[in-house]
Formats: sequence, C-alpha cells, structure tokens
Amino acid sequence: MNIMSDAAVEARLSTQEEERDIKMRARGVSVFYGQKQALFGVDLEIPRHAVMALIGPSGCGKSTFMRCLNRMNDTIDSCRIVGDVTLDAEDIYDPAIDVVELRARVGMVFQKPNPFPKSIYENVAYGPRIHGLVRNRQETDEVVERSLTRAGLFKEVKDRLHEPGTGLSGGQQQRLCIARAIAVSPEVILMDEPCSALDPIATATVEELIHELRENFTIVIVTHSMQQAARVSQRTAMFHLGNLVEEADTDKIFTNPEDPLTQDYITGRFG
Ligand SMILES: Nc1ncnc2c1ncn2[C@@H]1O[C@H](COP(=O)(O)OP(=O)(O)OP(=O)(O)O)[C@@H](O)[C@H]1O
Repeated sequence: MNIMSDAAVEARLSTQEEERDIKMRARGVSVFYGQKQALFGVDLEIPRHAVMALIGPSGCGKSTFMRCLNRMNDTIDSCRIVGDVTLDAEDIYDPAIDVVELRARVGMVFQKPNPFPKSIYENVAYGPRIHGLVRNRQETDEVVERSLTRAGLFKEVKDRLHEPGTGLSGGQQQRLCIARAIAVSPEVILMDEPCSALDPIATATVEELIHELRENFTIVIVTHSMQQAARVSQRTAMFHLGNLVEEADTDKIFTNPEDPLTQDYITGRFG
C-alpha cells in the first residue's frame, strides 16, 4: 500500500498548483555562438496568462533567451544551447518534439512587421491551412475574421481583405502579423521589440492589444522602452552581459529593484 504522509501530499499539491501557474520554465540555460558564450545559466519561470518583459542593455542576451523558448536558435548554425526549457512541464528540446508544431504553440512577432507578399486574408489563412486547423472555406473565413478581430484590425480592413498586406500602414501591418500569429491558436506569443518600428499612436494601439491578449495567451516581450515594460507587463526580467540579474513583479522592478544594476538601468545610467 502506498500511503503518502500529509506533508508529502501537501508538497505534491502545491507543486501541481505551481505548475498550473507556470507556462514555461528555463533551468540552467546557457547559449553559445561558436566559442562565444551569450547566456550564462539562466533560470526563469514564465507565468501563464501574463505578460513578461525582458529588459536590459543592448547585447545582454534578451533576444537570444527569447529565441530559446521556441527553438528559433536552431536556425543559427553556430548556436548551441545547454540547460532545460519546458512548456507545460514538457521538455521542448526533447528529440521527439516536432519543432514546427512547437513554433505553432509558441508563436513569434518580430521587430519589423513582416507580412507575406500576399493578401491580408492569405496572411492570416496560411498558418491554419498548413497546420490543418481548417477544413473548408467557411472555417477559414471564420478563423481569419476572428483573428483579425482579436488583433483589433478587422473593422479597418474588412472591405479590403483581398488587397496586399504590405499596403497597410506600419502599425496595421504589425497588428496583421499579430493576427497571423494568433490564427494558429498559440499558447505563448513571443514579441521581439514589436513596437520599435511604429509611431507613438500605433505603439499605443499595439500595447492596448497586448494588454487584452494576455487574457488568452502567455506573452513574452523584449523591449528597450522602460515605459512600455511598465505599461504592458506584470513581471519583468532584467538581463546584463548574458546573466539574469533579477526577475520580479514589474511594479517592484520599477520602484524598488534588488540589484543596483537594475536601478542604474531603469534610471538611464547605462544602456
Ligand atoms: N547569430 C549570432 N551569431 C553570433 N553572435 C550573436 C548572434 N546573435 C547574437 N549574438 C551575440 O550574442 C549576444 C547577445 O545578443 P542578443 O541579440 O541576444 O542581445 P539583446 O539583448 O537582444 O540585444 P539588443 O537589445 O541589441 O537586440 C551579443 O553579444 C550578440 O553579439
């Protein structure tokens, strides 16, 4: 008979509880580009249905870390990663993992809006089609409308769905890229400086959208803007020279950071 002590039962329950709140977890993640080490043993937990901001001076490893979360670093020949990364407690570097499927579960939006040279409709419909998520035209129409609506773009484009995506404004193109990412129902969306090519009005619209998306998705955003990190995120992780300096509630990072490096960075003393 296997009788667990009350303490053991409680410990297991609290671990399960914790797992429910943690979408992704990195343990001891180091990254090398050839001989050069870019990340040093990073341990970080990404909370579910929240926005986590990655901040730190240029070259500190924010994008490198983010690319570990959907194995985008696999596409760089010289890049080697050690350590563990899990998605819902599942090892994403397990050889049995289908990387194409992983990147559908952990989608990405890039710095520069990069719509395909196709219509607005086709930009959004492409992913669901290749992943077999839609069976016919009606289902495709539905997924396109739903994704564009969630990205806050449908009203603006509903009469020109068959015009090229590249004909939209920069802010609209970025929302189209977000709609494209959402269309395959990802669990996590990685955003690498998604507003850096946008004007302040388009930035505000995208920030508002990020805020809304967190209800349904887990979001990780790299940003150089302290104001943006403070506005959109609930947790913030500060990197410096390939190390994770500290990670905490965003309010705490911006009002009462533990580490002097964070204090210096957020007050503009370097970076
Ligand atoms: N493909 C690559 N090949 C070689 N070195 C790279 C590559 N990508 C990044 N690095 C190096 O790894 C380190 C971390 O770069 P990374 O782009 O992750 O930093 P970052 O914090 O995102 O910087 P930024 O804010 O300027 O975008 C830097 O020293 C960079 O030069």
